[in-house]
Amino acid sequence: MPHTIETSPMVPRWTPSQTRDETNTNTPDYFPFGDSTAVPPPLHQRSINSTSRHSMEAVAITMPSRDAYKAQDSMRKDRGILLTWEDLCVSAVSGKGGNVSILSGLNGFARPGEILAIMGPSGCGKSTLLDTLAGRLGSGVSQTGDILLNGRRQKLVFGTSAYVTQDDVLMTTLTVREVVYYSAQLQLPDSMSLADKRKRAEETIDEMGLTGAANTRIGGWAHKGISGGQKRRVSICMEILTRPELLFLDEPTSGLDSAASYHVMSRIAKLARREGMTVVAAIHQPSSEVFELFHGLCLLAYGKTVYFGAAKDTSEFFASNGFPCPPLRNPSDHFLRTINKDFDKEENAEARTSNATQAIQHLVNSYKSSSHAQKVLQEIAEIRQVEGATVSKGGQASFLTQSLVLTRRSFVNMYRDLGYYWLRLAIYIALCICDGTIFYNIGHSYGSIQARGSMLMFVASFLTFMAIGGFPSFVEDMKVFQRERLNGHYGVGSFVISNSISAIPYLALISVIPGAIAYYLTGLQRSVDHFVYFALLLFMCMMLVEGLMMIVASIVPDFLMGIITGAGLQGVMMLSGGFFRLPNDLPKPVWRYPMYYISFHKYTFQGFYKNEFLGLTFPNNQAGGPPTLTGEEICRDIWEVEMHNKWIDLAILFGMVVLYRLLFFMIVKTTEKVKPMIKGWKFKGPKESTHDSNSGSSP
Ligand SMILES: Nc1ncnc2c1ncn2[C@@H]1O[C@H](COP(=O)(O)OP(=O)(O)OP(=O)(O)O)[C@@H](O)[C@H]1O
Repeated sequence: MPHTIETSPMVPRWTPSQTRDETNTNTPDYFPFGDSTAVPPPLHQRSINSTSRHSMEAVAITMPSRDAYKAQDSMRKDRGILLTWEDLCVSAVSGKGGNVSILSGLNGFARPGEILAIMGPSGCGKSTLLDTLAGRLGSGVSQTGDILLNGRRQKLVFGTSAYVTQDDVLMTTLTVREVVYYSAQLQLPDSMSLADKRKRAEETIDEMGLTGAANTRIGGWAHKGISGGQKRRVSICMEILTRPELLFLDEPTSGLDSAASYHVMSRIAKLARREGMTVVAAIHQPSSEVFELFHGLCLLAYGKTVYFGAAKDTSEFFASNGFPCPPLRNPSDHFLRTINKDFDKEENAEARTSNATQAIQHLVNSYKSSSHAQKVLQEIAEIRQVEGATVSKGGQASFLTQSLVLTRRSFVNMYRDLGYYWLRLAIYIALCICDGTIFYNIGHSYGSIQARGSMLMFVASFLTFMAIGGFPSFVEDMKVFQRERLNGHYGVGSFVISNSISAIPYLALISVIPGAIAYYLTGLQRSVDHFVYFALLLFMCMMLVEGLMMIVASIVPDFLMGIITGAGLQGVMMLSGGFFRLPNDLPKPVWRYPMYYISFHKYTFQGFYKNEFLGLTFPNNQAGGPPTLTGEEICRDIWEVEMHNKWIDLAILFGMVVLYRLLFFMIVKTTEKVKPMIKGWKFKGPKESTHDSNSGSSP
């Protein structure tokens, strides 16, 4: 290749290039963002204007022919993703109905094997840019402009991109090793052996310096586990397991000390180079060592580009615009300080404010007319011209594997999380002892008819109502699910199946042990088949309430609001279930039709009554009536239940269990599909962004 490189006579004050990575000593300096072991530089980066004041004049390179460029580019096509964005604008709806601009007219690109850092003062739009590029913008925000992958308008699919969010949403009950290993099993394809998946997980744990903490639980509010910085690294571990071609990192070093920050970023840089990964990282305050690892820098101030180009040339850009970095100051600190106007008023009254504002204005204008900005546009045009490979879906574990792994993970989590079932089991036992002793040995007198009804009503309503106790733990599960789902680790179907199956043993335990205490202390029908029906009905109701709470959680993700909503819904169902007001007395509109039939308590009451009363006879104390009352008469005339087979009630409840879970599935799926449509409809701009949202979601 006809590249010749000449060292610039201009020595920048801060020259990070040679120390970019320990494995990178042979990296030629011509590459705009530093090194490139695999990717050849595009044409414009070699057509350097020697009169430029900025760093690109530091090298003089012989231009290869366009054919050579195309040949190099075809090599590049097979290796990773070239991400470009052009004239990218993002705005949000303001309180008064207008639009507030968050990002305006951004251009840029990120290349395989490199790290592009997005920096700027807090609130400048780093996360928004990252979200936009990853196709994850939330509702209430609109975007315009072009985002291309390998010069094409195409969708990000599973296995091609991963996103490490600012928050570390992890399963608190699992150890670091378990979290990463389960994640490896969920994400890596079935064609990879379990041993290889374990090896990949161990390697990744090691890469992130977590070997020492591998057997420590993540921990949450109840148990102190690993530190915040270690959680950060676990989050990164999970997303780099598949070696995605495109990696988005939001504040990857927050919570890490400077040494850990350096090690984490250098491992990511190494991985990026080795695997041809394109890394885009929003970062707050990198140390000078970490800054040296960046190839490109996108410096934002209040939604505008202050600088986009090689990270190592930033100092020179600032210096040439009258803002040289003082000696002994970390350059990134200097850049951020120069363009932060948030605290100026407090710091130095009026004069300083106008200085910072002017500095930003000056730098933004200077950048716009600089060769850096021209080069970015040129680069984008080149990439557009030579359309690269289409992004294809990476291999992924099958639906069955995912369901099995998730079931195992969920089962372990439920076992270790005291609040999920164990606390409930204890409370249920206590309640059933209370229930059983209050109604102890109820007998077969006339008065026992009402007492039986009340006891069964308590079991059917309050014990099932208590199933909302596991809601906070479920909301935590949902957060993990939402994060993993957004990253396309698995589908909604696997989550629903795994959550349902893993809950069965615990709910069975809760139905049988406390149920037996209440049942036998009260002295209900002694035969085993009657008790089995009783326990099955209780179990089905708990499954049903859990399903109901899943639906609530998908709509109201806050656990306090969710508990209130769930309790309210159950209260309405209880009221219309036919006990507090007998079915024939229920007002016909709404309460009898349809609420009575929607309320699962109807079927529970009916099943319990038929199971208990049928086959028994009671003396009749009522004057003028027959001397005895049969169970059938009691069910039909006193409780006004429908006299079909009791197993039909159980079957209807089972159908409702399935229906509720299907509803949850459909709500999540519909939300995923409808949200972007509503967004598109709400913000019909002149030139909508062409990048697909919902990037990571698997089909
Ligand atoms: N959905 C939204 N509605 C209204 N304003 C929003 C929305 N999303 C972001 N913003 C605003 O856009 C600006 C940029 O937010 P963003 O989170 O991207 O900043 P950031 O640079 O990542 O900040 P930090 O470094 O503190 O995380 C902020 O002022 C924020 O309030």
